[in-house]
Amino acid sequence: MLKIEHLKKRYKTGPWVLKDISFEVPDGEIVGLIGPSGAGKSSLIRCVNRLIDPTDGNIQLDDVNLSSLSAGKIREQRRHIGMIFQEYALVERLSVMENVLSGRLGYLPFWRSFLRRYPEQDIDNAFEYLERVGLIDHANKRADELSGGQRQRVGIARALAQDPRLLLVDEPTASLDPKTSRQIMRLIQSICREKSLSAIINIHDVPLAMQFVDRIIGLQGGEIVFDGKPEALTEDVLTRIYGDEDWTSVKPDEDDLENGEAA
Ligand SMILES: Nc1ncnc2c1ncn2[C@@H]1O[C@H](COP(=O)(O)OP(=O)(O)OP(=O)(O)O)[C@@H](O)[C@H]1O
Repeated sequence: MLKIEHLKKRYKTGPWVLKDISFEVPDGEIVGLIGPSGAGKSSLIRCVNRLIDPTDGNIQLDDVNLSSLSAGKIREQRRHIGMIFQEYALVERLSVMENVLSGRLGYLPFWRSFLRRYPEQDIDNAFEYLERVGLIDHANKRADELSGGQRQRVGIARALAQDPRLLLVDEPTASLDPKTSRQIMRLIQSICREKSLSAIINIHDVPLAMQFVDRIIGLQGGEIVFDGKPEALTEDVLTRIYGDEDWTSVKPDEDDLENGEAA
């Protein structure tokens, strides 16, 4: 369970970008974080994985208070948080397998991580994750030989290799076409279901979010202005969240609709 209480963030210069944010994410729940540009979505995610320091408030993941960790403890705790990125963040010249195994680096003693010598169990598990994301036949390919959708699958397998308690997902589909985007969201959703894993997904594409998440949190100006089921996201609510910004820019591609693809 992730519990965020009275989280506030202000960068060195400038106004409050997160103003008293509180919410809980039970195990297994997938939360879509939406809101206009500058609403504070990335700042919120970066506070949770402690890439930035919260100015005030508490962030509790199971029995660990993430907000008060010393620098030395941050690395140890961050390994429990799987990150999936918009641009995949793979090491392009390494193989698919090595990229997946890099999810284990936070668990290895220094000499093993330096030499990239992974225990056998880690390698067995990595094969299993590659199988799960449908890339077992690509294990030995270089990451830069893969398509965008395949790279994101490697990113998902790498996050799984961390054996995470929480997934933080930053714009996972922003670089992908609509059909591949749905496949990736469906994969993230089914993995979260299988593992009772909770996820917070920062996502611009509102229709896609509504299809695949359990709950939507709408941020605007650093505050939560909506927290509820996707089906409660009416036009009025979306206008409250987005103001003048367009939330309808992404529509299903016509080819898929013609082919009757079930999204
Ligand atoms: N390193 C920083 N230093 C100062 N201000 C920052 C920094 N990073 C973000 N901000 C400011 O914090 C506010 C929230 O930014 P944030 O990136 O969290 O929003 P966002 O909702 O993720 O936006 P987007 O959807 O465009 O990525 C913005 O006003 C932004 O300019």
